[in-house]
Amino acid sequence: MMIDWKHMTKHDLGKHFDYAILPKDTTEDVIRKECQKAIEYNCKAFCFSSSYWTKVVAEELKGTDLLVGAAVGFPFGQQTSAVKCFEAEEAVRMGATVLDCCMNVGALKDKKYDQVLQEFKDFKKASGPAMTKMIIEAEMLTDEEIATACKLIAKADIDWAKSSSGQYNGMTMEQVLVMVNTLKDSKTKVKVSGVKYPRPQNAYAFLLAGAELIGSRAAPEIIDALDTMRKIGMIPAYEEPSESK
Ligand SMILES: O=C[C@H](O)COP(=O)(O)O
Repeated sequence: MMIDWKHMTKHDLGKHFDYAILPKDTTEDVIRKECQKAIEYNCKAFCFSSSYWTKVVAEELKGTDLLVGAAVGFPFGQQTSAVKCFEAEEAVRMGATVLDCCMNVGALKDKKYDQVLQEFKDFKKASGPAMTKMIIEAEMLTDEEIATACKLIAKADIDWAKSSSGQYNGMTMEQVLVMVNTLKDSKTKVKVSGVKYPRPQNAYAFLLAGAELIGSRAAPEIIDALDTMRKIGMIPAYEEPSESK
């Protein structure tokens, strides 16, 4: 669905962003501080790299509508399905409300489609009530492989197909368009992550292209920049609703 920029406040815009803090050397103080920033910017989720942080993030986000976003099989996706499912189940038990799982890229490239689909279905089941996302690492795939991965994700009823883990080169606009076009008639939506510089302009272009969610370590800065771009007329400004008489 295209974003209605003219009727969306800066606060609403936050809900098109997941704030992701993924570095290996992240400490509890950082996680707690950045959770507060995600709340301030009204992001959709605060995403972190492993289930280890789930309880801390759930505690910080308590009482808000932000999702607690644990990654699964991050970032390589080459764990066995059983390991990924256990990681998903444990994260949900600890309070995760959205799970971003890494696809086994090699298995898809080996055309083991039944195996890949089964893993998607198992992950969906293991996630229980949590929202689900599957990271395909689009930059490593051909357009045909991107389309195949997206179709399998939709078939497994996973909520979001996500372009990247943010650990590699980042996907192109053409690759995002393959995802959007493949999924245009399905319930599965497109999340773009791993947005490279200039991040605000690139994030804006991906949202225009049909992605509904951007995941980034720079979500607050991007939201601020998009708001500035609106203020100076580079993108449509928010129009106050006219008062009904
Ligand atoms: O899940 C991945 C993150 O959203 C990637 O964000 P990043 O490229 O800004 O680290």
